[in-house]
Amino acid sequence: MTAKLIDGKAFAATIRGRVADHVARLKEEHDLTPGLAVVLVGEDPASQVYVRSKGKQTKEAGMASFEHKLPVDADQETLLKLINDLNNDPEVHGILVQLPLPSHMDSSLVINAIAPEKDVDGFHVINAGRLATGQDAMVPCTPLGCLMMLRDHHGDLSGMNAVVLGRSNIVGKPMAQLLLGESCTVTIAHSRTRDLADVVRQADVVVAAVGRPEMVPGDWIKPGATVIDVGINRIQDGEKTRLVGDVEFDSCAEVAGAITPVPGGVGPMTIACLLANTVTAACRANGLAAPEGLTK
Ligand SMILES: NC(=O)C1=CN([C@@H]2O[C@H](COP(=O)(O)OP(=O)(O)OC[C@H]3O[C@@H](n4cnc5c(N)ncnc54)[C@H](OP(=O)(O)O)[C@@H]3O)[C@@H](O)[C@H]2O)C=CC1
Ligand SMILES: Nc1nc(=O)c2c([nH]1)NC[C@@H]1CN(c3ccc(C(=O)N[C@@H](CCC(=O)O)C(=O)O)cc3)C=[N+]21
Repeated sequence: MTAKLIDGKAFAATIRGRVADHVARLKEEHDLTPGLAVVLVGEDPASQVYVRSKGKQTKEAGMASFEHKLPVDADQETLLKLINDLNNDPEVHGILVQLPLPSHMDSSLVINAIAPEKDVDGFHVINAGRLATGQDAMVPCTPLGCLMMLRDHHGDLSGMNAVVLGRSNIVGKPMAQLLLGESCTVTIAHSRTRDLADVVRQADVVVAAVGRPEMVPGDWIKPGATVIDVGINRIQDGEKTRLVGDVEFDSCAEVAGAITPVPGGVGPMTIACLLANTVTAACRANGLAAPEGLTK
């Protein structure tokens, strides 16, 4: 392997440390404990793992964690009522509704019921619009984590060619907005993109968020490019299963200048950014300055 490994797990630990320091200061100086409410509908095993991990890391950072579980057949009104209660609860500064929701629910209606200032996922249409127009927004955690790693590795990103693979509202689109905000020349590729390999070969920075195991081979990567792998795909490996990203790690690491692993890359950064966004929301709710270095 020739590429530098970007260690998201270690970076995330330093961010959580900064979050914990800031939380301690908020308690001491303002008697304020940031609180995060996570809502899980149904019993999807992967979602349960993430929700547990979010709750644990929230508490480890000294914040209050509130978990709400609804049965898979809960009606949407019940969920909307819960969100309304959380919107009005002064101890709750951040609200996350775990996605995907069961198919009988309308995700965008549910997400847009969250008070925008408590929308620590940054999925509310107000936050998406604020990000797109360059105003202070809650920035989606996964793209924010990717940006932090890119900035840490490169410093200034301006003028670089960035290719984002995937155009979802939760990863691809906000990632492209952030890179545009850094003055990259941004291309968003998706399932209808023609000559995808040639598009990716132009990129100094590739962010892969397609949800297809090991889709990007090394010969699509420009030598020296930085590869950020957002994909989390569980595949069968003999008797066991294992996690792989959207890029073929070994072949890409032979060509890239730097690459994130899966696991241990974007995933841990996502949760660290969720904690950071919760602190930011708590500060803003109390008229305090948001912590330096933890927001965009
Ligand atoms: N690490 C983390 O914290 C997180 C990881 N993830 C992971 O990131 C991945 C993407 O997630 P998400 O954005 O929610 O996924 P979506 O399924 O919502 O979007 C996938 C995107 O990839 C595009 N796509 C699919 N197939 C191809 C293809 N063959 N060629 C080019 N583009 C393609 C789709 O194009 P089209 O729009 O044309 O259909 C779509 O825009 C998943 O593996 C997910 O598990 C997601 C969130 C957080
Ligand atoms: N409202 C909402 N917000 C989200 O941010 C959200 C969501 N819904 N639904 C699901 C996706 C996925 N996601 C991940 C977070 C952390 C890891 C993570 O920490 N992964 C570890 C491995 C974990 C494991 O071993 O399974 C790693 O990559 O090292 C992965 C995926 C957040 N998501």
